[in-house]
Amino acid sequence: MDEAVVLYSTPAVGHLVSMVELGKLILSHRSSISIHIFITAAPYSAGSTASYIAEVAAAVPSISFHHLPTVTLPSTAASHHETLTFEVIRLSKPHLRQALLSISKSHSINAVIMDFFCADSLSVASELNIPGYFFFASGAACLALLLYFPTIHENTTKSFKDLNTFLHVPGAPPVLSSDMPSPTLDRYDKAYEYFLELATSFPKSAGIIANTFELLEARAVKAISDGLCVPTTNTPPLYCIGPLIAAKNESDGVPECLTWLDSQPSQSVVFLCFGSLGLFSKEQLTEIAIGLERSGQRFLWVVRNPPSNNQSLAISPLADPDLESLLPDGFLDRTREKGLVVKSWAPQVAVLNHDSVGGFVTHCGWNSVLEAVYAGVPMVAWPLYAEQRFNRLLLVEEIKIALPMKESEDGFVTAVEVEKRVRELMDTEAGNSIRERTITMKNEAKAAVSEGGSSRVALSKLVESWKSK
Ligand SMILES: O=c1ccn([C@@H]2O[C@H](COP(=O)(O)OP(=O)(O)O[C@H]3O[C@H](CO)[C@@H](O)[C@H](O)[C@H]3O)[C@@H](O)[C@H]2O)c(=O)[nH]1
Repeated sequence: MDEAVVLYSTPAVGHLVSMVELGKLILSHRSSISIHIFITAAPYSAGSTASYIAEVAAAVPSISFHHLPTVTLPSTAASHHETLTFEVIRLSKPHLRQALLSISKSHSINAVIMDFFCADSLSVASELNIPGYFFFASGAACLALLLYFPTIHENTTKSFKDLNTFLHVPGAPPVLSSDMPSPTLDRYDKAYEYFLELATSFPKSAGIIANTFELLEARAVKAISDGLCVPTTNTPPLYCIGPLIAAKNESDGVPECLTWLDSQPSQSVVFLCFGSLGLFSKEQLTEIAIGLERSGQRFLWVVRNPPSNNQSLAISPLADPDLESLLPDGFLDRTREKGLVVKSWAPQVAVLNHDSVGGFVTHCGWNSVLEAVYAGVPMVAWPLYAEQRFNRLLLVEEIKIALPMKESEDGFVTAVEVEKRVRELMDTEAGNSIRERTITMKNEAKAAVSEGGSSRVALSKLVESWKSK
């Protein structure tokens, strides 16, 4: 029977894209395998991936996509979008089982590789006797944090948001309890419970595949591999196979922002972009605009509509913003020579790799971080949600490839801070030292994915382990 690998993903773009790249990587190692990507129904709307999926399916015939049927979510409101994702995955278990059975009629399934959100589905793989792996879309230090989470839970009684202390996790820098991933801050929230369950499932898997490379997070990789993060049982093998970087989308012609970048001096432009879900209030957009203008730096800024309910996280379709009414009076005119504002979405990978881009203000989503590293672009870290505050800590304190954006307690960042950090990144010694370090990491990343590099070797080990079955 033909060999197959099933990748089980959530529809969120930050997760799906790296899963697809993982599929391509497996194919580059063994082209006889067919890759089947299962996608759960979307728990909320965060932009469509339909055209992306159609393009991949057309370009890579060995990758096929299977959408699991829609499920009905309970009507109770959730305070974190992650909870909705977990609920959809829980309710999709019978559909997953059915889909696996159907594929196994014509294929021998080597592995089901699950997005970490899908941890609850490990039991379905075990029941069908298929090795279940996890794909961790964030970094190794964050994985260390997750694996150690049950231990922290045992040793504390308060919610992280009320604890006000540093937590010590093997392989990770000491993390202030309030910088823990946002869905875990409240011990009594459903999302906390789901994350705790997820963390307990990880050691039961056949292996963990992480989108990182050893040299970027050497301390965390070692602590996990030495079993320090799971004191109570064995840690499964860890495969650091990254960075997985989304392929550039060439089919839509050259977007305006790339043409604009062509006319800018080398490494002169700071790029501001905040992932697939990052939104700001009108007041915050005003501060960014003032700060950017005062910094005197060239900029390319992706602007979205503010969230309708004034939260920093939108779970709504992304309609194009009316820039004139959203940004300060005359801002677009005054900055016409130096800046470009793009509505809603920019081709980030292509932008970061453009020679004119010299800095990146990011929300610290892990894909964005890896894309910046791979392009050698230093960052200003401005976390918004999920594990991004922890990522800031890691990027600033441990890896030293970013400057921190400092916010007030309610998360607001002033124009003065924006101006200061952007200038510091683009125009000072501190910025230069971050830039040099980022370029070192870029070279290490390229080495890791080349012949004989650590990520290539890890992938071979994983794929070869399926041969001996
Ligand atoms: O205008 C845009 C905005 C985003 N992107 C791309 O969209 C992806 C965004 O991914 P990421 O940077 O990881 O951010 P999120 O979409 O916010 O990712 C979620 O998933 C990540 C992986 O688990 C976590 O690290 C984040 O905190 C979590 O929010 C990247 O590939 C970007 O290149 C664009 O191309 N253009």
